[in-house]
Amino acid sequence: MGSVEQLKTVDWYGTPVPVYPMDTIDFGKILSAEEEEVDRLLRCCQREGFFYLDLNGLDGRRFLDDQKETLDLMYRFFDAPLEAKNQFGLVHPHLGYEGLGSRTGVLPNTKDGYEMVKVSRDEIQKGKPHIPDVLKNSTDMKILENAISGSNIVTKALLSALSNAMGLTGTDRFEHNHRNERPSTSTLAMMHYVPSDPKTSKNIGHQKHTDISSLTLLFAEQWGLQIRPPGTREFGFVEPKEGCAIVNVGDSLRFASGHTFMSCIHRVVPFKAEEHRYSIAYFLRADNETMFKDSEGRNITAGQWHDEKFYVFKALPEIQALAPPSMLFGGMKVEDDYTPLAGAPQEEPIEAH
Ligand SMILES: O=C(O)CCC(=O)C(=O)O
Ligand SMILES: [Fe+2]
Repeated sequence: MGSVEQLKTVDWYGTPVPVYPMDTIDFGKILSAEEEEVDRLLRCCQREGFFYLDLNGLDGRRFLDDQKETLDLMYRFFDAPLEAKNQFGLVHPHLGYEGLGSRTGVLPNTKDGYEMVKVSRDEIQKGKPHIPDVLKNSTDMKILENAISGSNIVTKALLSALSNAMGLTGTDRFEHNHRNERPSTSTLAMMHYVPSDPKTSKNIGHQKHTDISSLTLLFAEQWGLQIRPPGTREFGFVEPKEGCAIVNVGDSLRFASGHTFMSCIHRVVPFKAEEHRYSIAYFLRADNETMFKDSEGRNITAGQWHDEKFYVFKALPEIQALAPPSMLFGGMKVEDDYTPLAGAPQEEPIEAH
C-alpha cells in the first residue's frame, strides 16, 4: 500500500478521499488452480483481507447475469408497501426484513440508512423459505435460488483454493467446516440505501464493522463502500469495477486461519445525496457447530459468534461501546479514524474496554 500522497483520490463533499487500490483475482484461473493466482489470493487474504474477483470470463459471466436479475427483483421488492416487505419481519438474525434505521448509522447520533431483506441458504435448500408473498412466484424464487447457489459455488471455489494454498488436507480444509448439509447462517442479503445527505440526514449509511462471515461476496455497482486497510487510519473508497465482485474475508475465516487472515474493516457512506444505492452480499458462513478461538482467546462456536456479534450490531452505541472492540472488529487493530467531511461531525473513536 503506497503512501496517501501517491493514492488516487475522489472528491467527497469538498474533500479529497483516497480510493484504495485492490488486487484483482481471476475467477477462471482459480478454477484451474493456477499456482500464481492461488498464491496471490492467499496473499490478499493475509495482507488486506479484500480483493476484486473478476467474473468477466466465460465461467464467471453467469454470476453477473444472476446479479442483474437479482437487482431487478430488488427494485420491485423495495418499491412494495412496507407491510408487504415486512410480512415475516426479521425471522432470525440472518433471515427476513430489517427496516430503515434498525441499527446504528455511520456518523454520531445517526441510524443506518438502509433497508435489507435476507434469504437463508438453508431454507432455500430445504425448499421452505420465508419469502414475502410479493416475491413468492416461481420466477422470483428461481432468481433467488440461482443467486444463492451461484454465490455459494463462487465462495466455495475460493475456500478450496485457499485450503490448497495453505497446504490443508482432509478435515483441516476450510470446506470441511462449510458443508452444505450442515446448518449454518449463510445468507443472501439485499440492501437498499435511501438517499441521504451526510451533513443533515438522521439515517446515514452502514456503520464500520468487520463481517461475521467466512467470505463475503459483494455485488455493488455504485460508489459508497469504504475500507480501512490494515495499518491505515483513513477510510477510502472502493471503486466499482465492471464485471468484478468485491470479496472480503470475515471474522470466521480469520479465526479458522489461526488469525493470520485479515478481516477487512469497512463501512458505507452516501456518495451522492440524491442517489438510491443497491447492493447484494452473500455471506458464506461456517457450520453453526464449528469451534473457533476468538480474538479474546475464547472457544466459541460459529453460531454463537454470529448471535453475539449480531446483538452488538443491533445494540445502541452506549451498549456497543461496552463490548470488547474485538466483537465489532474481529480482533483487527482499530486506531482512531480520520474522517474528512467538511462541516459534518466526525465519527467518534471506538474506545477499548
Ligand atoms: O452495502 C455494501 O456495499 C456493504 C454492506 C456490508 O458491509 C454488510 O452488509 O456487511
Ligand atoms: Fe459488511
